[in-house]
Amino acid sequence: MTVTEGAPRLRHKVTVIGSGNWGTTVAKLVAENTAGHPDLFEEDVQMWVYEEKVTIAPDSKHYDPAVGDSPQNLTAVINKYHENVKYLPGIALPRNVVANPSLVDAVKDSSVLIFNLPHEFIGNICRQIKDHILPYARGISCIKGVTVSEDNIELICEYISETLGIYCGALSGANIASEIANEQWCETTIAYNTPAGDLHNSSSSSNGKTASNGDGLIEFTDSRGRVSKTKLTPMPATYPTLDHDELHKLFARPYFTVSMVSDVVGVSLGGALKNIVALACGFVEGHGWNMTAKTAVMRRGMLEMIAFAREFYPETIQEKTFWEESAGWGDMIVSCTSARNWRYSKMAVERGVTVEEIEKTELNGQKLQGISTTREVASFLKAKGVQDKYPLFMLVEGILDANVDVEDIPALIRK
Ligand SMILES: NC(=O)c1ccc[n+]([C@@H]2O[C@H](COP(=O)([O-])OP(=O)(O)OC[C@H]3O[C@@H](n4cnc5c(N)ncnc54)[C@H](O)[C@@H]3O)[C@@H](O)[C@H]2O)c1
Ligand SMILES: O=P(O)(O)OC[C@H](O)CO
Repeated sequence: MTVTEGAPRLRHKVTVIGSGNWGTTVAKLVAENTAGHPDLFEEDVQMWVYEEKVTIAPDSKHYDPAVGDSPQNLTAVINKYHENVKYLPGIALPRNVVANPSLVDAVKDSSVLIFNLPHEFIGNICRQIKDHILPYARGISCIKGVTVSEDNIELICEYISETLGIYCGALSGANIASEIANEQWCETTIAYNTPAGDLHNSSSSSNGKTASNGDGLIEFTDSRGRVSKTKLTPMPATYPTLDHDELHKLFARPYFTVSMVSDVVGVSLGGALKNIVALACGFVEGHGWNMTAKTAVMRRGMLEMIAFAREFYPETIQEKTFWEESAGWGDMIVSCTSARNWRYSKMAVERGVTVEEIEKTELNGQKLQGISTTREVASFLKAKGVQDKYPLFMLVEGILDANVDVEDIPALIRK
């Protein structure tokens, strides 16, 4: 076979960083697709696992009398039985999902990095991989959260981009991991603005907002509409172009409908802020109020999300994302009626304990992103002196800190 000069000779290697409930589900669906697109992707998908010990119960089909109840490494168990027995039990994983306890080894030579772990851990992860990734790797963040330092707020994909010097898009939607793992149909949204230097067969990017600055690196417009301080190494032409079509092939499944957009802010903020609203819905339902109260909370929550996006990302927010995409209203509805933040904040009020206590005792290692997101957003709003404009977000912080009673929500919101 003659290889045409400049034609792709390599395929994208994909790593999923994280292996919780959603991390493992995304590794499963992506691995199904890498196997189906050998022209674009290497078949094996690395899944980095935060190593921990697990014990297999005697009534499990994976119980091995020779091992008994001795604790085993989760990674070894996943690779032996092709199942994440702790975070996604009962779901068969494709054999091309390779669990790897070494973060540095898992990201080595990967051109596509899928970040999928609770947002609290992203700083530590980025520090560890910074000097070990390909300079032209590209990221997709499936993480729902934000990072706040004093009066500065960053979307997780912004943080990843700045810390690692790579471009990073975002995936978010009305997505309950266990349902998708069972291949029940749902939708999601991916926001990605392909850097111009990555488009080998085209002279402009999908958003026309990147340019070479003469030193081989490319500038790009960040989520706030500014020329980013981060300069990107372009993806070499030896790889297949990584644009909307290829990302769609990597993530879409017959049971997972993917909409590709360019609004990174709308997709990221929708996924992060709705978790605050989901806690509020759990609180009012735990208190004994029903769908009408929850609807009031959701409506006000959506208005505060839009106000937040307008106030802090005025240049780039495309509000239609909140109304038209799964990452907006869709995610709000599912999060306030059947997801973990809603379910366990309701349980906390019913039992008269804190949500943190419920997270420790009931979630078997899974995390409620709403707790830290509420605290981070509230501290950011106070630092900016605009907390009065966001009464619902602030009330949720008050309830988490036991300074506010759920009973008082209507009066405090009116005030
Ligand atoms: N589960 C869902 O249905 C769902 C759906 C959509 C989006 N999300 C989002 O996906 C992201 C990941 O959530 P998840 O559901 O996969 O996680 P999870 O809550 O199920 O699991 C927690 C994970 O954190 C890991 N962990 C614990 N300590 C750690 C440490 N010190 N450093 C690194 N990792 C550590 C655990 O090993 C585990 O993999 C979150 O932002 C969440 O909001 C979740
Ligand atoms: O289970 P939660 O509350 O973390 O929410 C899961 C997803 O974000 C719902 O779309």
